Amino acid sequence: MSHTETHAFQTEVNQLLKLMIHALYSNKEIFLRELVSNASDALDKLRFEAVSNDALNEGESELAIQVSFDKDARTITISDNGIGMTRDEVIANIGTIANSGTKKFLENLSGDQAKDSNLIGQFGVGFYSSFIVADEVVLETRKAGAELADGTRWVSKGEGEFTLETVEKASKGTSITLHIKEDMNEFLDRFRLKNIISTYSDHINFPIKMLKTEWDEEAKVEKETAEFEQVNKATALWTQPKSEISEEDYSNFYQTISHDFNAPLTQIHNRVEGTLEYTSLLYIPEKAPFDLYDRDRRYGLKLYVKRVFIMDDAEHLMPAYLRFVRGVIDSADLPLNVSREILQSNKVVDKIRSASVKRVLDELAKIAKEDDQSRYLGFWKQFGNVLKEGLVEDFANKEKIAKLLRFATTHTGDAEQTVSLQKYLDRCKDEQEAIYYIVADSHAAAKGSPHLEVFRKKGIEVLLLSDRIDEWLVSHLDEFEGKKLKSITAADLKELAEDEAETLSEEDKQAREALTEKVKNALADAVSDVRITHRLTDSPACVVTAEGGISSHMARMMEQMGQSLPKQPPVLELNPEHVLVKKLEQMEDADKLQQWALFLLEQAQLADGEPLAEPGVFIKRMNSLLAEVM
Ligand SMILES: Nc1ncnc2c1ncn2[C@@H]1O[C@H](COP(=O)(O)OP(=O)(O)OP(=O)(O)O)[C@@H](O)[C@H]1O
Repeated sequence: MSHTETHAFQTEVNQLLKLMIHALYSNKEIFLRELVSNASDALDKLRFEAVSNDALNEGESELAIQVSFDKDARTITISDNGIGMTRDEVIANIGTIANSGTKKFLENLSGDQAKDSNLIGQFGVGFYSSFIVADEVVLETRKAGAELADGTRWVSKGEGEFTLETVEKASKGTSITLHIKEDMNEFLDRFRLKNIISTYSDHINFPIKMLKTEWDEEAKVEKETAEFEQVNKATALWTQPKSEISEEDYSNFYQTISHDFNAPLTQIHNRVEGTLEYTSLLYIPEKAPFDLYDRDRRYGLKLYVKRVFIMDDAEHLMPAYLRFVRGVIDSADLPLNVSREILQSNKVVDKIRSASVKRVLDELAKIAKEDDQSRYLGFWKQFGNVLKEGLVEDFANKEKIAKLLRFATTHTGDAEQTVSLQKYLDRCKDEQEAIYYIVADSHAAAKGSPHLEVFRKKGIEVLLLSDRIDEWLVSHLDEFEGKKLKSITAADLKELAEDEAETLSEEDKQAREALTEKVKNALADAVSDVRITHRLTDSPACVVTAEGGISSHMARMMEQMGQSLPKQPPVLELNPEHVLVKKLEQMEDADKLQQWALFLLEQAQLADGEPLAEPGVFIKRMNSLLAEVM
């Protein structure tokens, strides 16, 4: 007996639908690409599972997609004889947003349609695109191998709820009927539908069929017959010779497999013959998906063996730091029953993977060399932080990745990351000892750091690092082209001081020693040392990391991640040319000296981005010192 159950959409789904309909209005025809792509996936899955269980074919030998329409009933139907879904799968896949990343994405929506429409570009389109053209969608499905009576009908107007009913369905697979909106008449047209199919889905791996038409002499019109004909080429795109594939074909195929509605930045298509035989078609997207940093996000390539689909998201084919790469690997050397476990320790896969990584990195290097930097910088903006992970993760390709890095520096002055390490070396003096950098919590903090003063004065460029991953990045990048990377907040920067030390009189040297000794005594445990600085020109003092110690920025990051480290007092460096420090030199009163020394330490810590342990005490101290001099 069949009964109808009504379910409410999750609120997020409603939100998503509204947004999608608005954002994709000018691109409405992609609904067909998305539904055909889902149908093709379902056929792929069936073909794969039927390899070990022929009964799933239910006696049908051809796997195909049918697209038909009924002008009078105002419907378009897309059906496949693929894997189908059980009732539970329908509930889980359609009308629910299970993925936590998606939920987070939706929580971030502002409610401002124009603004949110841009965001939707980061979001996979998929089944919901049906509601751009339809005011009601009926999905009927039956899992391959299940009883005929175990079909499921899902119906929704895309407004808050859907109904579910158990129905009998003779053929396995899924059929989706769209009740077309009044203003979408253009799609109730054979020519239009056929056109969309050949534009977007020509190279789907399966035949797409439509009813044949015949000229009716009497009525003087083309009339549909009862016979189906194939309307796409159905040749897997990657198997075609490059010379026969247009940019548009590549782009449409990318959009089909990625559900991205932006075109890709580029593609890399190779056929490899010899000891190993495989084809790879890799895409670098132009825009990052919303869940690029989501740990649960699936990544990897689609794996085929001799054109039979094996699995999606074969993560072993791409390292995590290239998780944005999409595409297909079709191997002739793997068995059809290859599993994820086997992939993890398979020599063929390892070779394909390392060759694919190399191809992606080489392609990026090629784009990075273009005269017009906009393509590469666009890529860097979207994926740079992910690529940086590679420096930590992929030792073998460290040098290649280092060349692809881009940084903000004191040379350009803005926050845009545009400077390569090579460029830095090209314009630095040969005798410069190191590639200098500073890591801070934000670009503004890095740029405003007093540590930069001497570098500015000497005209030495400094990399300004402020992305979360940067501290790790520099801890894994000791040198580039033979030059060491060095933090400007590290304890020893003696190379910058030499010239000055030589010109100092004996008397001055002694006075400075006395000063540091005095301040060190006053500050006691609050510092691990007090020194005369080489780095400041305008500020009175700064804090630096004690030799061999963890930088204060790193310590703060570890703390945020719940790992607190034993507190290491900083080294305080004093600028002897600064008026406040000069006054300190002459100060006799021990108590007053201590107050001023603490005050200098606290402001140096603030400038370093270190939150003060007791801001109230700092303010009180400052006010009482101000009151004295006013
Ligand atoms: N024709 C179909 N046959 C079988 N299952 C289907 C079919 N269409 C959709 N599905 C199931 O519903 C799920 C959700 O489909 P939907 O198009 O919303 O997202 P998707 O295909 O996973 O892609 P993306 O999230 O990248 O847009 C699919 O993953 C699949 O499991």
